[in-house]
Amino acid sequence: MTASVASPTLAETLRAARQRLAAAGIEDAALDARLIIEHFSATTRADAIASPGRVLDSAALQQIEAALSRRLAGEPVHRILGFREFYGLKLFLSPETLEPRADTETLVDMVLPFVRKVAAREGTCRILDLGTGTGAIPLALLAQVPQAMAVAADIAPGALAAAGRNARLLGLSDRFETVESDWFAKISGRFHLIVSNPPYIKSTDIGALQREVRSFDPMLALDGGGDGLEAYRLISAGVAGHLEDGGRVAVEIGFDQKTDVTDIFDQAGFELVQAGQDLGGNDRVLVFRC
Ligand SMILES: C[S@@+](CC[C@H](N)C(=O)[O-])C[C@H]1O[C@@H](n2cnc3c(N)ncnc32)[C@H](O)[C@@H]1O
Repeated sequence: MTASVASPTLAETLRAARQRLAAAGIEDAALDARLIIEHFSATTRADAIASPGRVLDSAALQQIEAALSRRLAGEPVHRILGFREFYGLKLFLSPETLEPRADTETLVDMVLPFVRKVAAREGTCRILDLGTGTGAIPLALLAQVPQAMAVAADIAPGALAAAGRNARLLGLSDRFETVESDWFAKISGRFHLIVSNPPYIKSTDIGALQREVRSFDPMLALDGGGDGLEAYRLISAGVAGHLEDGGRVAVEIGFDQKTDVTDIFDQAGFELVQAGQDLGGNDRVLVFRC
């Protein structure tokens, strides 16, 4: 007679997953294991504490196993889940979107007071985001400032589809428009605020990026050309024709690009008014005015 094998409990599944990911050298093994198991077993952190003996059904276990295999093969955890949190918003990803980074929340923090001030004064604040990806930056701003509206541009149609879907799911689509555009090529009108987190990695540095970035974030979102600064030249050249008087331009930059990007905007007639650092203390955001 064969003994029946008991299904593993939530606590056992968490422990085994954490051990497998850690043994494979995955840096955030405990967090990734928890995110995968909570998502595919529809449990919460509170369940793991209050009901560690809860038995997981076989469908959930199969999905967890498939997700762990993908993680062990190097796929980032949020690509496997299909979404990521940004500024408190749940944003769905697609193969054509960058996974939004916590560093980019610095840009939102820095421009939010300006957006609030313009919205209070004018009754609205028109925002243009160049290279919107998931729509992370403008959706975070619209969620905070109910009078603001945004045009979100990207050259990648799949990114725009994801951004539009995120706007709908967040109930923000009536103030959010997507435009397929090579930077300013298809943009009309003037904006109080123009933001961009463009691709800024030097082409020759792409091969040295972490495998999780290099293989899973789209190349269009990463490759900033020979010196990493190509997008800033193109964006700075087009800004003047689309900025309201007294408007601001805010860009995310690579940690060592503050001087170069400031010079590029300076040559286009813009003055640096604010520089911000990310959570790691690196120069990350520059804000300019005309
Ligand atoms: C670094 S990602 C930023 C995505 C998003 N804004 C964020 O912060 O998570 C850069 C984005 O620029 C877009 N992009 C690249 N080249 C472009 C171009 N010529 N015109 C418009 N968008 C472009 C990419 O498709 C990508 O979505």
